[in-house]
Amino acid sequence: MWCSRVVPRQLWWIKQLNLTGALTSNMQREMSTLPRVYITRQIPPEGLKILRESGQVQFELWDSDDVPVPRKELLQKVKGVDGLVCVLTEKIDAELLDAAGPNLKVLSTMSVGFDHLSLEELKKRGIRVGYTPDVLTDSVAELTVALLLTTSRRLIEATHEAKTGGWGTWRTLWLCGYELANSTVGIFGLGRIGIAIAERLAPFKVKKFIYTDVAPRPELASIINAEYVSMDELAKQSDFLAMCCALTPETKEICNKDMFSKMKNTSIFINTSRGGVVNQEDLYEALSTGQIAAAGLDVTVPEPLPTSHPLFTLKNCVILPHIASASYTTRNAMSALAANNLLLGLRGESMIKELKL
Ligand SMILES: O=C(O)C(=O)CO
Repeated sequence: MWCSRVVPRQLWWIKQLNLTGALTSNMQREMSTLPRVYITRQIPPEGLKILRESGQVQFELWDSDDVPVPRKELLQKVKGVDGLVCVLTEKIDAELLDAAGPNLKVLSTMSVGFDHLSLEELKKRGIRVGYTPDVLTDSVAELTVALLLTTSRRLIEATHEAKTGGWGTWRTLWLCGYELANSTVGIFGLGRIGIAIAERLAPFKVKKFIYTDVAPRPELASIINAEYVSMDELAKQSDFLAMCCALTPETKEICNKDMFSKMKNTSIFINTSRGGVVNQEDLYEALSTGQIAAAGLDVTVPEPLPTSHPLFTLKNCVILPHIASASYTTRNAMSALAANNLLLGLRGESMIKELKL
């Protein structure tokens, strides 16, 4: 299994047919010197094609996209590898890096988020880390806008009513929601994705964009004419509040009772970043007591969120199964970028997108 995926196609067939034993053993010798890579998921075809055609690595992968590789298997498979490609479901921590051992030089995650990686442990071991920002910005921004409109205009409730007989006569206030025109949109964490969301929302006649971050980001903010405010002001002023920050110790559960209590009863909360930035008990309370109007979540803790979770009982909470970057184009681009980062890293060259550790 370690070799077949790196053999050029015509040779691969010869190997399969076993036409010449000499060739097979030569090839095997050649391949045994190639860096070994483990891939924790059946990643989209673009990335696999790049790796296969590079002739630069021999790789093995967990050949499923439906279930993550079991931890025990992963700890076995990473033993002695030179490179590792992972997705966001794998915890890359001291235990895993110890299991991999000193050969591991490059980790390439097919994600923009890196909260599943223990950066300190990676740094300590001198392991370089590639990730996949930028290529998913459009897809995530599109989905965020879709989720925002779905939540604010109550589309899930509306289709349910239409399908199940709740649609009586046209009623004056039935299924009313909140519109973007003349609204204030708040962005928590102004980066590429926050800007892309604002650019898409601006044509809906948003009155004002505000943002908060660890510090003002005037260059970025000028693109969307956004005003820097404190977190308190963001909570108080936003009609729509979009979470666009990374999950870090500083942002963990930053959306909590205190924040929700400052928001307007008519506000909509949208999270397409990481579930961990929200205290879900506090969110449940804010939604069920009418402290805020509604929430749209693409991310939760845990994932998947158990179907018995109280948030699923609320009509004013729309929950998606972490699909913000799920377009064919984007997922293939992420896969290709992860593959290229890995190959560059293994060659000792600059990666296209490398995390500064
Ligand atoms: O890339 C990531 O971090 C994701 O969450 C995928 O949407």
